[in-house]
Amino acid sequence: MFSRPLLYGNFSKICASAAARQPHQSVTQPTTASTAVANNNTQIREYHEVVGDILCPSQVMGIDHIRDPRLNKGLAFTLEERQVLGIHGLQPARFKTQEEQLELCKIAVNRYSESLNKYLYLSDLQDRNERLFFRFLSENIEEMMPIIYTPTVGLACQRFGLIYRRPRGLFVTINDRGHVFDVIKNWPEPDVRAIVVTDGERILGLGDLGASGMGIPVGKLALYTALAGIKPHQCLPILIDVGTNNIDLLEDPLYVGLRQKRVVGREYDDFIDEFMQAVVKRYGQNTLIQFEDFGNHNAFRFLDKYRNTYCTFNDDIQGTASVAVAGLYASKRITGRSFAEYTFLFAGAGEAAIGIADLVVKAMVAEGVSLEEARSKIWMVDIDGLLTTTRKDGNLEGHKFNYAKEVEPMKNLEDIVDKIKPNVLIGASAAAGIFTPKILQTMAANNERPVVFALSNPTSKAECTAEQAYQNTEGRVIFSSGSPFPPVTIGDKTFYPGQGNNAYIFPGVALGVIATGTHHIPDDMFLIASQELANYVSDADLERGSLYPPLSSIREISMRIAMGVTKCAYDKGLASTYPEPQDKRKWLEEQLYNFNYESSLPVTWVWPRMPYIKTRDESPLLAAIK
Ligand SMILES: O=C([O-])CC(=O)C(=O)O
Ligand SMILES: [Mg+2]
Repeated sequence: MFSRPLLYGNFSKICASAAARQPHQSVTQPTTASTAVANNNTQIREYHEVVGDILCPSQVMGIDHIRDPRLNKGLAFTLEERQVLGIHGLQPARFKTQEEQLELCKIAVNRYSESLNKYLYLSDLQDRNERLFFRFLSENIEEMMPIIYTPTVGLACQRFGLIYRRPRGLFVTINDRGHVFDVIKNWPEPDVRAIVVTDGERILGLGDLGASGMGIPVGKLALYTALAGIKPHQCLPILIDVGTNNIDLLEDPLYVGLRQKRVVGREYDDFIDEFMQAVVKRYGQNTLIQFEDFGNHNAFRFLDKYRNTYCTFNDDIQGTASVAVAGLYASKRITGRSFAEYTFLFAGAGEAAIGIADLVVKAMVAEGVSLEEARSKIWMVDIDGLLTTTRKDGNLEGHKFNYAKEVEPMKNLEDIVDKIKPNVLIGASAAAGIFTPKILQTMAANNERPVVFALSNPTSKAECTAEQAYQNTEGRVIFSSGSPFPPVTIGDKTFYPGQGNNAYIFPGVALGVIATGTHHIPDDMFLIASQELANYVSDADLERGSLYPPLSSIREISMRIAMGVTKCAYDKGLASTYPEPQDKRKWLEEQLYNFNYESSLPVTWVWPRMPYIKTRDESPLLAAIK
């Protein structure tokens, strides 16, 4: 596939203007650099930018170069670059290194006390200097992830109409039906390999936020780059706007989405079908489509419907499952039990709960337990109480039915915990505070080391806080949560609870999938991701009270997950990039985004000897100029 096309028609014109441009000697700062440009004037020269891995003659000169966030380097442009690009004088005289700019970012973001203001500062940074934004993010994950991602991104979605400034991502509305391909064609990047899409119906645990949900695909894809080094121009956030059933939003004068109730049923399904086909038509069959924060019912249906015909996964089902199972693997090192020796109770029977349960079952089966026995270990509670085969309100959907038990119906969670005596209690209910002190105390009474995960997001929806969990279990709990919590001190011991968030998983899985051109994503890849993550948990992490490694190691974890996924893709014959690389780490590393500035200076133009065909892996042209 051709990436950004070379503008052959304009080539001679650009050459002529390049030759005509005589970089002038700076009056303020004599440099050898500008002399070098003058000395090279005899060569046929061309001005290029390397945009992602794409080489193209630059037509972006002057102020437009500074205004393009992908090209802009702010005060880090050298004198030579300023002269050659025609931006000399458009900025103050000072030259800065990227490191100095990073220092400024830190000072600037810390001036704000409200997290939403920090979010806005970072969005502005992304809009004006993309490389600096991603380097800042990737080097300050622990502090910045809670801002551009959970929990602050939830607030940003709730205030979307208020804070909306510049477009980011693509909005496809139900009014575009029949023309979705044309809308996708408007996206300016020709080389998209990953899409995160939501219809905004279940944003985190905040419910239906309609078009305001765009913050989620934007935040998830920022992590694709910051945590896994996937190039930003290959990432496309999409919001599918079919209306909202959120009355407050429909009445909110600041709401920016379609002001109508959600389109459902056949019309909705056909629209999603059209969307999937349009993506493949524009970007190819291997384009990764990550479903995010769809309503429960649709999430499962679409996963079942598309998983074998598109390159797709559902992060809330499979990504969350993978991170939770990694935490469970790590917990076994403390409790000394196997999965089959655990009794699990899930509060919530939605995407996350079912996803985790299914993956735990897969893990148990891999350990030699029968499917029936594995499922018998897992109990689940939804809004109507324990999932039982005898429940009067009947009709349990297929996914829930697997975990229904032949017992009398029960409703109250405290009674259920009393009766079932779980070793592992997992909250994925979006019901804040339902793990009451009494429930936590019961868990502690029945278990030497109770395992409690409060996974609902954002923080305001967590089933209990870290502090409540430790305090009501005499500090014996093995705890993790979906959103970050500060450390907790009980007596003379301080606990640093880990964040069981799918951000540990999806960037690495996406990198492996994109690099290998995988057609479909089997559950095995998520189990591999769980194991890679769990293997990275050190004894010191467990000792600190964390089932997960520090967020600062997430880039290394993403690489390991990507290597595992890559191996799986070749082993299962799912990859489409051949030949299979022998040194998978090196091969993956060669494809990563460069967080450091690259030269904006012209490179000697070498007319390609081979046909100008760029493979997905490497541009021969780029290799030639590197
Ligand atoms: O976004 C997050 O923090 C995790 C997630 O997918 C969700 O809660 O829906
Ligand atoms: Mg989600």
